[in-house]
Amino acid sequence: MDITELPVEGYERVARCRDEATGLHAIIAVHDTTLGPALGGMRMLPYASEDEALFDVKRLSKGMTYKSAVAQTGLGGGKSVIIGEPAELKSPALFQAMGRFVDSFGGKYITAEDMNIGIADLEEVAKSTKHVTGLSRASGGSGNPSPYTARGVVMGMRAVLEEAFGSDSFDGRSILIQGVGAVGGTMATMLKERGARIIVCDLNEKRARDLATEHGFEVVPDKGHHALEVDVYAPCARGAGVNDQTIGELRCKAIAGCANNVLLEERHGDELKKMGILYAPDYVINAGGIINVSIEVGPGGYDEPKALERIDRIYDNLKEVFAISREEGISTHEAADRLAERRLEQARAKA
Ligand SMILES: NC(=O)c1ccc[n+]([C@@H]2O[C@H](COP(=O)([O-])OP(=O)(O)OC[C@H]3O[C@@H](n4cnc5c(N)ncnc54)[C@H](O)[C@@H]3O)[C@@H](O)[C@H]2O)c1
Repeated sequence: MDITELPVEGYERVARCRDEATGLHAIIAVHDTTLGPALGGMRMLPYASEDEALFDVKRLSKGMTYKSAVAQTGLGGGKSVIIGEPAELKSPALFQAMGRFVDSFGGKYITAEDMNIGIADLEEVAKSTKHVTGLSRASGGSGNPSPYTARGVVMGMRAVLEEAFGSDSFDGRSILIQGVGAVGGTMATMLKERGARIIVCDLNEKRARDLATEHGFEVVPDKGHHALEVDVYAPCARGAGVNDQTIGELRCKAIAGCANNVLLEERHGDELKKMGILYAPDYVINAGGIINVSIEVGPGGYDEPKALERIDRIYDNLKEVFAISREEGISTHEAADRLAERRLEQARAKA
């Protein structure tokens, strides 16, 4: 196994691993550990080049620093990428080698599931390092993060309703959920129970229709869904839903969902502010999963009631973001970054 340092300004440690025996070609980026060990998922993709993989892992690890800083998980930011086609390259030996690479960070990087990585892969990683989270409950992990992410978004939506409508009551509020998968589907039933009017759409039309029939939701076609007049639009499928093509057609008062990278570009967040649409920054409102995992690595190990209490603080984090946005006249996504940077500066000043 050949591990090479790739010095990158502004990052604590970035390294590449090549292992001829298993075909492993991976990069781990630790962006910042001011607030604690760097936790972030491992993804596997057939990147066109190492440069492309490096760009992705840098961007994602920095994102984790900000996400954890706002969520107050006591963790820093990191991420890892394995370069290659999952169907061709995956093997137990490859993931065991990846575990040795993770272990070479001596606990400064803690890994978890991400794109194209499943629990079975992580179980192999765990054979060579203890710095793995998100394993099944049976293996001492915190299990599937989706229900916790859903709960966090619902809690965050309370702050959104207060800011946009002056009351956190869901009663009669129309909420459009795009993507009723693991997170969006759970959110839909939770919000309905709280009295909201739920409208759903999904690329998988049958799934949307079946859920709607079962729970009394309304269904709309996925195509053009963003132009529906609703109180809250909750993107819970893919990212980049707010872009040049959709933004002028939005008829919602607020955007708050679990999808990552909702804004195609930062300027779309500024545009939303000008349009009077309140945006709950994605990494603030969808932090339930990382908060849940942070309890797993914290003192005493996983404790669900403690995790739920921490997840519910997403409400307070969003209130803080909205206050900064109002007081400083900046968009909410910029306010979230400012909140993260302040928390990092405060921790550095104390150190
Ligand atoms: N699972 C988590 O804990 C978690 C945490 C943070 C962020 N997220 C993000 O939330 C989003 C949803 O995650 P999930 O775990 O529910 O995924 P999922 O795969 O279970 O569900 C996604 C749903 O969206 C639908 N979909 C996919 N592409 C679509 C499109 N272009 N148009 C309409 N519908 C589409 C799918 O059919 C599916 O029903 C993702 O962006 C994910 O990165 C998830």
